[in-house]
Amino acid sequence: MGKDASERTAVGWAARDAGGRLSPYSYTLRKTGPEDVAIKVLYCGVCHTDIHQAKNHLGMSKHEVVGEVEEVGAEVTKFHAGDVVGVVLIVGCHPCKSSNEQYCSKKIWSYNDVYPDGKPTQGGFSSAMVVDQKFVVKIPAGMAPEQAAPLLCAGATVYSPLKRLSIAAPGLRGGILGLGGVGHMGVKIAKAMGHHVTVISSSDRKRGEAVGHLGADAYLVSSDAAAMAAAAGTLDYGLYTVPAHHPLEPYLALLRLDGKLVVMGVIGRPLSFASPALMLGRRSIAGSFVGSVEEAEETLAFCAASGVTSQALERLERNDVRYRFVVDVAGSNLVGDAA
Ligand SMILES: NC(=O)C1=CN([C@@H]2O[C@H](COP(=O)(O)OP(=O)(O)OC[C@H]3O[C@@H](n4cnc5c(N)ncnc54)[C@H](OP(=O)(O)O)[C@@H]3O)[C@@H](O)[C@H]2O)C=CC1
Ligand SMILES: O=C/C=C/c1ccc(O)c(O)c1
Repeated sequence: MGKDASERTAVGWAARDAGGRLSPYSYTLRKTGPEDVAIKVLYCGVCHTDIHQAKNHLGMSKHEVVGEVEEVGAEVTKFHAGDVVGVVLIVGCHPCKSSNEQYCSKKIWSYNDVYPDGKPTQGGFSSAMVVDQKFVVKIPAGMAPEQAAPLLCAGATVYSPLKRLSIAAPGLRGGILGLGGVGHMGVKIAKAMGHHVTVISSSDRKRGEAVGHLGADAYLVSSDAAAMAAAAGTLDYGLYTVPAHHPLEPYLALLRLDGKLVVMGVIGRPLSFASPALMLGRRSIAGSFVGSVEEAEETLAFCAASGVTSQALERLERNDVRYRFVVDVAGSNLVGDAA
């Protein structure tokens, strides 16, 4: 039987075993339904979560996708062929009407999940995607698409808790624990909100970059007990972006009365702290998970208005990536028949 006119083939990169090695993989996309947007993927950011996924750390690959609209369904009004758009992590939620779709029990992940029609979701390391219009965001005019990809995940991941947990007001003092892809966006966005920002890193290697380049106000090495003690009780919040287990007491001790530690790293074993570290400062530990579509749009608008960019592009050009790899999908040889 011949292929339906609206049925497209995509080529993606897939990890087929827990070794995490990626190899090309061809598959058929679902047909572009009335509410769908068919996207030719241009760029896809690489997050530490992709390592967790590819190596099966969590037993369960990728989002942070920017592409060009190739076709829209009959009921799509917000997007047109040629628009540059982004896709965040969640690509469906039935019949949820909330704007917190990332927390909905019926959410559909952009990878390793299944649409209601039984088709699998295959992520964004791919030549093309078909996504419901509700889960597609417009990239602001003038923003380079390769810059936008990390803002959709790493950017929204820090923007969302700062706003939702009431730690966005100018003048606050914040700590960024772990200076990787998410952490570097934390420094830039918190600085753009007018915060005093301290980077707490596992080594001294990134000091020059953090303070000189990203604009952090202070830099602590977490193993330097004297410097950590001198900074005790100074922070309104800390964003824990470390993908590994560290005891939390040294970080909790940095917080002021009512300070908040927001856990964002994906760590597959229990985190630990002794309760006085929390109680004695009326501190709290919260979790936060990516950003909703609405928050991703807000993050893009905030970054465009305040001149915040991600750090991938300029480093990619120097062949020396820190802090976000962005795969030039359209420029690679991943070619499906979506064009
Ligand atoms: N909650 C959410 O919604 C999201 C969660 N994540 C998760 O956040 C975590 C960070 O992601 P991302 O920023 O992409 O990761 P990166 O690998 O880019 O950065 C992590 C940073 O953590 C620090 N670190 C400290 N100890 C370790 C260790 N043992 N191994 C590795 N890094 C260490 C390092 O910074 P330094 O050198 O400064 O110590 C490192 O650069 C991951 O677990 C990811 O899955 C990602 C996106 C969204
Ligand atoms: O169990 C958890 C998975 C978390 C997760 C966090 C961030 C992200 O980008 C993911 O794709 C998964």
